[in-house]
Amino acid sequence: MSGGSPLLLVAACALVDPDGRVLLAQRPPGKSMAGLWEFPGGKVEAGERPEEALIRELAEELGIDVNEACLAPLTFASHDYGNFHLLMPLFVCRRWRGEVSAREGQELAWVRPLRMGTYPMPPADVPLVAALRDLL
Ligand SMILES: Nc1nc2c([nH]c(=O)n2[C@H]2C[C@H](O)[C@@H](COP(=O)(O)OP(=O)(O)OP(=O)(O)O)O2)c(=O)[nH]1
Repeated sequence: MSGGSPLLLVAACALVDPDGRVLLAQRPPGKSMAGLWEFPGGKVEAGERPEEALIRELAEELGIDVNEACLAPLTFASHDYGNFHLLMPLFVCRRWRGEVSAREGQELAWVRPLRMGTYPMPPADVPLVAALRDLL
């Protein structure tokens, strides 16, 4: 058994609009992997379930209200970043209340999965795009 790096649990969401486009958010300057395009979401805090963390993050980052029943598990990322190992369930959501807005000043883009290749993403996310292409 290797010592390994600590496991980091992050919950992320592919918000899908009626045209089959998916919301990507650009990581802001100053954060790790700044400039890369990611799925909205964030770290699961102690005592939280992934779904709860995601609902909280979607409200904080995008100002939308998501019902847990509208979060469907799609796939997950398991990626070693060296200093931590990311385990990231990816949910799909097609229904929410409110208008998506960049509450934290981040750039947002609605992108068809076939065009995601033109949006540089964190290495953990690259394999997830295939699942979205199959779905949408
Ligand atoms: N939300 C989200 N995070 C992702 C994705 N892909 C990916 O590698 N990550 C990583 C980036 C961060 O290390 C971590 C999410 O942390 P976070 O978004 O809650 O917190 P943060 O930006 O302040 O993270 P950090 O600067 O401290 O690394 O997961 C993704 O598609 N969405």
